[in-house]
Amino acid sequence: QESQLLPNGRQYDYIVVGGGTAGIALATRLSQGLKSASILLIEAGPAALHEDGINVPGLKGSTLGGKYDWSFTTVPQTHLKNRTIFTPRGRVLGGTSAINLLTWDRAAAVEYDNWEAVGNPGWNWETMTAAMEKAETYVGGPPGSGASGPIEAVINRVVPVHQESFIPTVSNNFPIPFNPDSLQGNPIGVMYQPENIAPASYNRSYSANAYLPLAGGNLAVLTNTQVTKINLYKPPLRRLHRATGVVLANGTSITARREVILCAGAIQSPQLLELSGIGQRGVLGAAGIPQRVDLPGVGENYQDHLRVQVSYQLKDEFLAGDEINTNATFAAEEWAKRLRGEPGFYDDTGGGYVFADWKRVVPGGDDSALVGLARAAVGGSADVGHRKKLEMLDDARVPQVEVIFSDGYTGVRGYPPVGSELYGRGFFSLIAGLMHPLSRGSVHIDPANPGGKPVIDPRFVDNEYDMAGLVEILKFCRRIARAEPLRSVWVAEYEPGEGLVQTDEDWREYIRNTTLTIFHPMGTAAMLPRKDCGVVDSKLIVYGTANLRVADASIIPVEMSAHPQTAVYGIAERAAEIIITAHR
Ligand SMILES: Cc1cc2nc3c(=O)[nH]c(=O)nc-3n(C[C@H](O)[C@H](O)[C@H](O)COP(=O)(O)OP(=O)(O)OC[C@H]3O[C@@H](n4cnc5c(N)ncnc54)[C@H](O)[C@@H]3O)c2cc1C
Repeated sequence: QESQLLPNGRQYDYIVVGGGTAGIALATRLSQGLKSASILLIEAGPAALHEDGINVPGLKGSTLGGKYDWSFTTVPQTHLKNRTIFTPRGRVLGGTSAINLLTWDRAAAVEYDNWEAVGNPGWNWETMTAAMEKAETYVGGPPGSGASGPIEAVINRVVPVHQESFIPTVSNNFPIPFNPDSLQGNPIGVMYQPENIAPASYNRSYSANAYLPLAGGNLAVLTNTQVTKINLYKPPLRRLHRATGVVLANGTSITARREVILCAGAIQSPQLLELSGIGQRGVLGAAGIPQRVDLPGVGENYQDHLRVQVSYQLKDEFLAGDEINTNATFAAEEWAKRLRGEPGFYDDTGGGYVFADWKRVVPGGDDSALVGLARAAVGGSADVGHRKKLEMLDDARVPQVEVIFSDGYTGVRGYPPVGSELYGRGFFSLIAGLMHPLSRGSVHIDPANPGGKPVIDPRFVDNEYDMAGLVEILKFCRRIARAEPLRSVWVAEYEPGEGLVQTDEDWREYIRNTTLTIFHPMGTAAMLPRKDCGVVDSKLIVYGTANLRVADASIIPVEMSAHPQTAVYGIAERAAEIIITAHR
């Protein structure tokens, strides 16, 4: 595989921009399926296949904000006290699959069927589950799991003792069943989820180390190389633009004989479209970019899962993952275990999950107030995404809430500082997400610096449904923590602190001060009809072009109640099938 610069005008049949989650999977499948075609994959970041921070499951999160991260932030969020919210994205071969937190799950079947219902023939649970399973080998998974895909997934072999109380606490005290088979279209329940870890090495299994080795010699890979623009050409008397290639940051043009496929992710695929003159007139005009295709949906429809959390100080007899960061002797012993191939805290990734609809979360099961707030917020909207979200509120199969049992401290207040009384103590956190928030925002090029960091404005919590939903979620988390047997593992609520937050208004203030994202932006080059602000059609072709496609998290039309990577791999697998079929 190459990583040196190419001469100007070098030609390939297909150019895939972005060697991340989808880009590597797609380029690998194209190289396998189109043996006579030449394919170039271009990634802005370096290869880092031997990086412990990427490979070692227990070090997940350690690469955030570092050299493998684009480290974007949002603009100040009006409804969150003008806080800017950290928005990491992988800048490395493997993209965000190299830095994510390893959850391997799926949403409810109906959520994929919705993609077809909003105008995309052939995109539904049946086709997406087949594509997602093509990506996966779920070692020890229930019957029907993917058995021969490149990405290996497994339920984590390390479960800290205090975490064993999580599943019985939820299933015994709430109307939420234990569901060990949550990847088959019915995720409601409490369970361990698999994680994308290769059981033999106990390393992260991700696009760069699982797909790429399967590629043929017809795939060339350029790393440390940023694409700044797609070259477009409109033949005289033709309606559609043709993508003829890409321009690199050093000015080199590379030619694509057949297609250019954008896999630069939900933040940067729309950026590249805008840099190439595809998007809203106002956005392009402000940046001085001539418009080639008028496509108002580019960069709009930004959707993300809202995240809140509570943390508890463990009784001294329980050992938490925090110990690795505070006790060098313990860390060295655990590292030695890893080197010997033995299970230990460097494998620990948490892994307890609840997925539930509102009726299972709200005391007494009456969700009418929340549903009423949602209707009041967007009930009159003709927008297809909002309509689907309202429909899903009435569907008991669709999760509206996720709670993750996270071993160790993962809050906003910060781990107790060195020298303080609580330094060295262990914690657990309940991280919770609102699965279908109604807030939606945008990502656009910065008119002052179009090729630099984009302007991300998710408009988090801009409506009363999202706010009231987060209050319910936080109260639910506290009720879980106070129920047995979980109540018996902790001594005090560390964050927010029982004395500090008691009323709904206290919770609202806490939400304004601490809400984050679960890092799942999607929808910014949505696969929707053009009249509904779509950017790509159901063959993933950008409207107004003949041969420019987008295949990554940007195309997901309606936010789903799952961590997105399985869907993103599924999108790449389906994109490969579509392109290979079109080629023949
Ligand atoms: C911290 C974090 C934790 C997460 N945890 C989970 C989880 O546990 N489970 C889960 O399912 N999902 C998780 N996600 C989300 C999931 O990982 C992403 O949705 C998914 O990986 C996105 O894939 P993608 O192909 O759309 O984009 P990416 O994987 O981000 O790929 C885009 C690639 O394009 C490259 N690129 C961008 N612009 C250019 C350019 N101009 N030229 C060349 N290259 C370019 C980037 O460097 C990157 O490699 C998490 C995300 C984050 C940030």
